Amino acid sequence: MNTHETTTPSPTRATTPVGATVLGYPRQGRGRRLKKAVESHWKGRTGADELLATGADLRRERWQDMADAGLSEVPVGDFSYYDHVLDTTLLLGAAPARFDELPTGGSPADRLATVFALARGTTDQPPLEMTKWFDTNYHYLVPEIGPGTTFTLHAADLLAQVAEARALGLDPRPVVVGPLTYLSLAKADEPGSDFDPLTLLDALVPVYAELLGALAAAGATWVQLDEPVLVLDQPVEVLDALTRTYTALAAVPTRPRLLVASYFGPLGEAAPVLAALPVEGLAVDLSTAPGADTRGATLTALHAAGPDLAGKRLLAGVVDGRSVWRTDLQPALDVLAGLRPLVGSLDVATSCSLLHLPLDLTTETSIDPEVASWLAFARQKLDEVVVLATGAEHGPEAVAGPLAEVAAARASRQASPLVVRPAVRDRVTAVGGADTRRAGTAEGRRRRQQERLGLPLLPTTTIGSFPQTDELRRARAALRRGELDETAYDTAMRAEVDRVLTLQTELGLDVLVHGEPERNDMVQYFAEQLDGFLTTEDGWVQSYGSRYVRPPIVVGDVERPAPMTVGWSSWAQQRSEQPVKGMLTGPVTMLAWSFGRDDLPAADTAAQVALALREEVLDLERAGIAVIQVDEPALRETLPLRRAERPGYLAWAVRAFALTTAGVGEDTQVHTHMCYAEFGEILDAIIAMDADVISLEAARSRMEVVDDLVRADYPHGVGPGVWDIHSPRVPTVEEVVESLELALRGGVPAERLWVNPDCGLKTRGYAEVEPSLRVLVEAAGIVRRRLATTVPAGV
Ligand SMILES: CN1c2c(nc(N)[nH]c2=O)NC[C@@H]1CNc1ccc(C(=O)N[C@@H](CCC(=O)N[C@@H](CCC(=O)N[C@@H](CCC(=O)O)C(=O)O)C(=O)O)C(=O)O)cc1
Ligand SMILES: N[C@@H](CCS)C(=O)O
Ligand SMILES: [Zn+2]
Repeated sequence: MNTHETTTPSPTRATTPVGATVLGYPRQGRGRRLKKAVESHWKGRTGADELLATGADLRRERWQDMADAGLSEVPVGDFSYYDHVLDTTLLLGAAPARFDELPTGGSPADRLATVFALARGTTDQPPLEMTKWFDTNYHYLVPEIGPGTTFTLHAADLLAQVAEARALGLDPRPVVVGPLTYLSLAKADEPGSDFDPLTLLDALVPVYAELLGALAAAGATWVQLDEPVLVLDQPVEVLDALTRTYTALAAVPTRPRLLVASYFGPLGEAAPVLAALPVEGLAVDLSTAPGADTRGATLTALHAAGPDLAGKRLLAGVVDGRSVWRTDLQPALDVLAGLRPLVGSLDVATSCSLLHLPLDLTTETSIDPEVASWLAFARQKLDEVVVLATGAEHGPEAVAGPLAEVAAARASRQASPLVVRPAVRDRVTAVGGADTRRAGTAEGRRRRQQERLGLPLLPTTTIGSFPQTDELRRARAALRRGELDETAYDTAMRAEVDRVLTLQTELGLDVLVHGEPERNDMVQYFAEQLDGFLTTEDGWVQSYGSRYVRPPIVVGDVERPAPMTVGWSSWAQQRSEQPVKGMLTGPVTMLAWSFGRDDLPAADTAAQVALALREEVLDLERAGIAVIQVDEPALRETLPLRRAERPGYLAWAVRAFALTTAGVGEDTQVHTHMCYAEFGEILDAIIAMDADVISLEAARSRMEVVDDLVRADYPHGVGPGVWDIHSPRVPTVEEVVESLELALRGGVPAERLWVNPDCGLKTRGYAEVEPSLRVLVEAAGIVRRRLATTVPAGV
């Protein structure tokens, strides 16, 4: 029983109002309308005004969803054409000086062009760096801040959206990234500088103060300042800075009421500081996780805050904004009943923005109705917060219907044969230490593999995918609609593999890939073939900019009914004299980019997926594939936000990778790939994964990762990305040569340096891919020739 249920009710209990709200909502609209409008604009097919009109329409539609569900106060400003952190950079007039010539004033169309220039780069300027948003699969554009950065308010677009919502009769609650979070997520504008953007906090606060005045004048009664950095481990100086900042903002004479929103985890040491801020409202994450008491710690802190909370508005995030599972209503009602006496007003809320969920379950036509009854997407979560608010305000009798429905759904799930597969559980239990230990030493394996593969110094390769052309996607869509049969589809994909192999041979690449044309997505493709995963037709979630994914849902225990990639890989290998890499998505990434179970710890699902993939790896090896890449881009991304939880996570994540790959012989070369920077903290884990070669993102962060690897004595091959594939820009030969020489000078031995892009090429077009790969091959040749004159032969 939850101890907080026993709290003595205060005299205000019966009258404390209970509302319902969400911290944010998906942007894309039904049928991913935003993506299509943005990409059409980029292709020059539609003008800015048309895109702006679509944006306005989409904002109306999302507010309408909220109004239909019974919400009257709506978030405003969480909509974005590309990324809300980028929008905040422009709101604060903090675009890097290298973009100074771009307009921040002018017309909305001018400002839209500025947004896209910063996001995608221009012919002379690279774009802002992109990185993951906390531990989600959403990516934001990193603010670049330096000692010379000045802040000025540019709130026209936000104010216009406030007016839009008011014109619809809604109560707008502007949502803005808070000053502490904004600067904490920024990086120094000079590479290598140790400037800490947070030192500019006091210079930034007056701009937020001005913004508050402008929002009040525009009729906003509340403003939500998002401070998710509060759920990270924070030193006392940062918590002091929080108090200083919000004390200053609270002193603004005419302003909306301030709601400080924390999310993505329990508050820990920030809880009493947040509760004591002189603001009118707080939002806290009260979601739960299997095998961890994430809710309890925050509840205890809220109860301990006592008088600090009295009179405040509390948004209690009992509806998990990142989980697709239907909320268990009764425990949530119990929590709400315990909180109600503590506060001035209570809102049932989502734990975070619903940006990370698919929009609407009702558009799914092929999910079994029984399974659908277990699930809730963003639109359904709106109903959940409203039901819970009714139950919290009027008692469980008032929501007897939904309570009974949820209880029935939970019972059906517990009894379903889809959920627990005893044979899978037995296989996981039988795993022993030897199953996760690779034979041989790093150096011994390198020699055996080199004898088998005969590669030149600085071998060139790519990360796996080649452009997913409209033609390929159209063919897959036609297959889905039944307009193309399996044989014709297969023939089209094989022709594409042939084209990609021929191109790579012509370009002179050393280790080839088949190009992944048959894959809709690197996670979904495998999820569609594994038992235990459920995939959606329309469950799109924004990953970055105009790119979306459909995260699969882990419904039950996972197993592999049949080989998944062996046919494609062995066919491609037969078509080439050169090694063609087998290409799999690793267990941690499969899990990180899916919606996990709420009834089994992630470590257990990871072990199940690893066993399924191990069978695939061994089948590939038996089919003669000499190089097998197991991508783990999400391994860094899912690192727990709190330091104390990291060792436990890294232990099961590394074990899952090792379980997947360690069964192969010494002369089979295992590659892994991670396309994010900031590896410092997980270097030991990367070493422990014991892959023979790792390719990493490095281009936008100017090869910083190389220093980390060298310092850690990384014993394996390394391919630091020398071409930033997130931008359409073609690198120059000089740049790539310089990057490679930087890696060599940094201490990567020449015989262990690989030449590759940052990530797969699926999002790029051939217009950029061909010249860029040509540049890579040419640059590798130049550096090889230079090495030949300085390195003794036979190394
Ligand atoms: C490496 N990354 C990935 C992440 N997460 C993943 N799950 N997968 C990843 O690859 N996280 C971190 C990064 C993020 N990067 C990307 C990069 C690219 C995309 C992307 O291109 N997404 C595509 C959708 C891909 C897909 O599922 N394609 C399907 C469906 C195609 C489609 O749109 N069909 C249309 C109809 C088309 C027609 O009729 O002609 C439709 O269904 O409406 C396929 O190829 O079959 C995107 O479009 O955004 C994402 C993350
Ligand atoms: N093999 C995948 C990895 C992306 S992270 C690709 O090339 O797209
Ligand atoms: Zn990648």
